[in-house]
Amino acid sequence: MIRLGLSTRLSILLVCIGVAASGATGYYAYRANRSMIMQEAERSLLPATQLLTQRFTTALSDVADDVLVLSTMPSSVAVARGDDAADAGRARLSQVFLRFMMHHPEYLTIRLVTRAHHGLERIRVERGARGIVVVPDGRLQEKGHFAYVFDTLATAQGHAYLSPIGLTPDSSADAATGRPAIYIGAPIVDAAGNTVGVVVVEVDLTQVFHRLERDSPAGYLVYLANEWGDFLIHPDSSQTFGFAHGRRVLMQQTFPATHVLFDGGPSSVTFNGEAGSGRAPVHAFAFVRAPFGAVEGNRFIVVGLGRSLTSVLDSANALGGQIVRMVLVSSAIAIVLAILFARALARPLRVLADAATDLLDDARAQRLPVERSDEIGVLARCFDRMRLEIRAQMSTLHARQLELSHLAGHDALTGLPNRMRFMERLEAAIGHALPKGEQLAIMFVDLDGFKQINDRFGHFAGDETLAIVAQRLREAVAPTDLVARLGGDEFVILFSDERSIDAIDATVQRIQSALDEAVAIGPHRMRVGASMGISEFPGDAKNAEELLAKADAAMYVAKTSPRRRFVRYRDLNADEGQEQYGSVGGLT
Ligand SMILES: Nc1nc2c(ncn2[C@@H]2O[C@H](COP(=O)(O)OP(=O)(O)OP(=O)(O)O)[C@@H](O)[C@H]2O)c(=O)[nH]1
Repeated sequence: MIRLGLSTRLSILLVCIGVAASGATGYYAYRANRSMIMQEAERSLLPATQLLTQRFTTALSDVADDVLVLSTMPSSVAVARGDDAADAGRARLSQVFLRFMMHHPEYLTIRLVTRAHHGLERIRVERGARGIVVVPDGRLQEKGHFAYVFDTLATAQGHAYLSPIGLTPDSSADAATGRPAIYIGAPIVDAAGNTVGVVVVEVDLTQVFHRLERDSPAGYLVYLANEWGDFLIHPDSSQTFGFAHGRRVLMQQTFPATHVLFDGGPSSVTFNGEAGSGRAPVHAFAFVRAPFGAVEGNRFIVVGLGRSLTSVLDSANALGGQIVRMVLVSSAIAIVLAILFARALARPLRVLADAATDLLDDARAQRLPVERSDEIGVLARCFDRMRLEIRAQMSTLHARQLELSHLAGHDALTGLPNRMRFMERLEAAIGHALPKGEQLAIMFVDLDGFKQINDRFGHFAGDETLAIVAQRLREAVAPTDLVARLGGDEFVILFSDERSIDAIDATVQRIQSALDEAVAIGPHRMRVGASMGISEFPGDAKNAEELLAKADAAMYVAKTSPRRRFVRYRDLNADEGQEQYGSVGGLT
C-alpha cells in the first residue's frame, strides 16, 4: 500500500476543503439567485393579475350601470306597472333597449319583467340569427321562477344584481346557446318605493373573456374561476364550465396553492410551478380573489395569471454557468494554494524529521528552522538543544566505552595489552599471515627470582619492578612488535613483521641487556633476569593457543637450563639431549 506523506495528505485535505467550500458557495449562490428571480417574477405578476381582475369587474360594472339607467327611466316604471298608457311607452322603451343592444354586441337579451303576472316579460329584445329583434307579445313568457328575476326583485333600489356565471340555456337568444353568460339586473321602483319589476341584461361573456385574454401580456396564461372554483377561463377550453357537462374541474384541485382563496384566506396568492402545483415548474402564478355581485351565493371570482419562467430562468442559468466557471477557477486556485501551503507547513517538519533521523549530521542540523518565531521555531530550538545534549552524552558514553574496552584489554599496572587482547591480536595476525604464507613468532618472557623481590621489598616494590620491566621490554622491541603481560611476572611478545622475525636474536640480546641493568627501588638496587622461549608460525604450531603453549614450553626449557637464557621451540627436537630438558618432553 502506498503511504502518503504529511505534505500530500495535508494538500489533499486542504484541496477538499477549498473545492467543497467554493462548490458549496457557488451552489448556494446559484440557488439563492434562482429563487430570488422566481420570487421577483411572482411578485411582478401580482399587479398584472389585480389589473386584469379590475378590468373584468369594471366591464361588469359598466353593464350594471346600463341596467340601472334603464331601470330608473320613468317609462320603465310605467311599463312595469302595466299602466294603460304604457303601450306607447313600451314601444319607445323597446327602441331604447334595441339601441343599447346595438351598441353592446355582448348583450344577448334585455328584458323588462313585471312583478305581477308571475313575472311576465313586458319587453324582450334579443339577439338572434336574424339580428336584434323586439320579441312580439305572443312569445313573451312568465319569468318569475327564474333566480335572476326574484333575486333582482329582492335587490335594493339603486343596486344591481349579478347572477352566477353560467352557460346560456337553449331558451336564450338563438345565436348564443351554450356560451358563458351572466344576468345583470336592477329593480324598477315606483315613486311609492314599491318594486314593480326588473330590467335584466343577459351578457355574453365570451367577448369579455376574449378581451381579458387579449389585454393580458403575450404568452401569459389566463384563469378565471367562480366562487366554487369551477374554471370559467382556462388555457385549455375543455377544462371550463365542467359543471355544465356533469364534471367538476376545480381551480383548487389543479392549483392546490389557491385553496386559501376559496377558504376565506388572503385575497391573493403567488407561487411557482416548483411549489407543488403539479404544473410545469417553469411557470410563475398569481391568483387574486375579487368581490363579485352582492347576493348570497354569488360572492367572488378568482382571476389568475401564469407566466413562463423559461426566459426569466435563462439569466439564472447563465449566471449558473458563470458560477460553475468561477468555482472551477477558484478550485484550481485552491488546489495550487493548498499544495503550496501544505508544502510550506510540511517543509520545516521534514527538516526536523531529517535532523532527527541522523542526530550526528551537522549539515542537516544547520537547516533546522531555529530562527522562526512560531511554534515550529520553538520546536526546532528545543530539538536542537536536545540534539546537542544527546551528542554530548553520546561522546561521553563513547569515551567511557573506549576506556572500558581499553581496560578490558590492558593490564592496569603496566599499561600493556593483557592476555585476552594479546590472544585476539595473535589470532588476527595468524589469520592475516596464513593466506599469504607469511611467518610470525612469539616470545614468552618469564622473570627469574621475582618472588624474592616481593618477599624482600614488599608487593609495592614488585609492582614497580613489573612496570619498569614492561617499559624496558617495550623499548627493546620494534614499534611493530606487540608486548603484552600475561599475568604475574610473565610477558609475551608478538613479532608479526618479517624484519622483526629475522632480527629476533638481536632483540633477545637487547632484552637481556635491558633487564641486566639494575632496577632502582627506593634506596635498593636489584637485578631481574628473564628466561625466554620462542615459537614460530607456521613451523611450530598452527593456532594461537598452541603457539603460546610452545613458546611457554621453550621458555620453561630455558629457565631450567643452567646455560641458556632463551630457547627456540624448533630447536628442542633437534637437541639430542632432550633428557637434558626432560621437563618439556610432554609439551611437544
Ligand atoms: N608485586 C607483585 N607480585 C606479583 C604480581 N603478580 C604475581 N606476583 C607474585 O610474583 C611471584 C611469582 O612467583 P614465581 O613464579 O615463583 O616467580 P620467581 O620467583 O621469579 O620464580 P620463577 O618464575 O620460577 O623463576 C609470586 O610471589 C606472586 O605472588 C603482581 O602483580 N605484583
